[in-house]
Amino acid sequence: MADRLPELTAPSENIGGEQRRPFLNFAGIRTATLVTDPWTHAVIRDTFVDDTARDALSSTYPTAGFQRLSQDDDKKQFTMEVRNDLDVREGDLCPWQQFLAELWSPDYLKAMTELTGLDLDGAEIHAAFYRYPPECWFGPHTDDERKLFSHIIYMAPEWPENAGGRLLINRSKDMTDICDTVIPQAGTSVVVVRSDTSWHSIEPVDPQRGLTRKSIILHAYKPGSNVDFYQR
Ligand SMILES: O=C(O)CCC(=O)C(=O)O
Ligand SMILES: [Fe+2]
Repeated sequence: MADRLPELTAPSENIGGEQRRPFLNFAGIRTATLVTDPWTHAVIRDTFVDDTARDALSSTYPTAGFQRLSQDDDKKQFTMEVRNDLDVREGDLCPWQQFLAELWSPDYLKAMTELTGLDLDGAEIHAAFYRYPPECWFGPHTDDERKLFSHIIYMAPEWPENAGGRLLINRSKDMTDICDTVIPQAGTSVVVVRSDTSWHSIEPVDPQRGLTRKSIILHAYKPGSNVDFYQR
């Protein structure tokens, strides 16, 4: 596992003798439907245990520390904003450290193995926050070859269907060759199992509405990938 994670509280730790409730709906993740057409992915509609857990995270999503990134070459075309620093402590009751500890737990990897069938032993795990303000987008791509899966967890409290920014599950490199679309709204998450055919893209966020698309993505790489993730 990555060694650059800030100090985290273990998910099942007793705080003041009280067992904290989890954020992630592990049972829902384990038993989500794995779709194999046109390539292997899962859309999880009940990512969090309940609306309170979902809202606690979406309302405290980081508002600063993002860096704008753009790429436009043969491999990838995108404009987005990323924050690799996971040390979120905005406010006294900030729930993010507990949630991140859940994502870094053996229970989480077990759930992902059950869902995907992937052997995640020794997988290299990284995570970051991604923000797509108006006009940001991500053209069709299949993800880094070293990647096993990405778990994209949406964090915008509300997202109208026609606000752009939907994740497109593409059948090919052609962005208009769409098999399915996912609205990037908090509560929903998507697991992309990387393959040479796992084409997906994000449609441009509608500039008229002034909404920003928000997510945290957990990236699992093959053991020994040594991804220089934090240098971006
Ligand atoms: O945010 C999403 O829906 C997908 C993001 C993505 O494909 C990526 O970061 O590689
Ligand atoms: Fe991707």
